[in-house]
Amino acid sequence: MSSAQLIDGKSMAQDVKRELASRIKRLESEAGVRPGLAVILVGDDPASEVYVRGKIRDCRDVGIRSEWIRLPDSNPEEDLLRQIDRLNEDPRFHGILVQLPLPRHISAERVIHRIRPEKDVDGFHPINVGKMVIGQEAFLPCTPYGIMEMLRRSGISVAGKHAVVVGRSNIVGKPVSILLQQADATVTLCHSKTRDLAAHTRRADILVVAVGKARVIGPEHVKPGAVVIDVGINRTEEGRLTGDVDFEAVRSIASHITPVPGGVGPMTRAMLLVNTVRAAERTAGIGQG
Ligand SMILES: Nc1nc(=O)c2c([nH]1)NC[C@@H]1CN(c3ccc(C(=O)N[C@@H](CCC(=O)O)C(=O)O)cc3)C=[N+]21
Ligand SMILES: [Mg+2]
Repeated sequence: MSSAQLIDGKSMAQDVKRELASRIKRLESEAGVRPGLAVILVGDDPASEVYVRGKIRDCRDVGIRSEWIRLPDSNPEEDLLRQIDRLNEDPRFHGILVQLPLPRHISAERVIHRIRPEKDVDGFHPINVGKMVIGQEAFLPCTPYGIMEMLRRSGISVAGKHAVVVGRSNIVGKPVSILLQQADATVTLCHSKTRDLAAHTRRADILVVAVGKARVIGPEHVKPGAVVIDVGINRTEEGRLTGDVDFEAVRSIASHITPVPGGVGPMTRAMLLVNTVRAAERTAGIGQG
């Protein structure tokens, strides 16, 4: 039986990091600027802790200054907003990331609004979302940006293809559907109320799945030769990570497929570094935009 080509996000992320090294050197030599990222974690959720530790390690690997600001779970929203105000004014930090989810007493919306759009390396601020939608230069959200970069680096053309996105979250499904459309795909956006999901997904040349539920996509959902991008990160009962796609069954049908782990996740992290370096370049007047 034939088997899909793996889209290796881990090795692509290493390539992205290598490419950033020269941009970081240029920032230093031409502008005396070292890019900086501040990461705020509220509370002690173990999964968030692991993610933030990974982001800090990524920064160290490529030479980005980073600061990890830990706040207790009970931290008042007003205090978090003041920390953001301080970082907005601190020229050492070109990017600010507030790890989500936040404790229930804190409004993610107010927090995201408070970050200066020029430092919003997550691409979550409405200014950046709006610019993205109308095709202006903006910070792109890291997962959708990473997906587009994985397609490009795999030599997969998007123009004229039928792309089907499953899931309509503000951080993945909605923005990736817009980026695919801007790359000249014909886009169908499916979600929890979609009737006959398989009838839609079976028409996809490029299928992006961002639902957050293991095995929502099986072989019956996939057209032979399709490109399958799995954004899901789910934990099995045995504690293994698994995506939203039944990987073993789908890999014999698809032409390309992303693994979990080692697919979209590492590229999401890499694009955060790209956005941070871009933010620093902008303040230094280097590069396009
Ligand atoms: N403000 C904010 N921005 C985010 O971008 C953000 C966030 N909050 N909250 C949580 C989600 C989740 N997220 C991941 C990124 C990389 C991996 C990743 O690298 N995953 C590895 C596996 C990691 C592991 O072993 O747990 C992989 O798929 O190979 C996972 C999850 C970013 N998020
Ligand atoms: Mg949904």
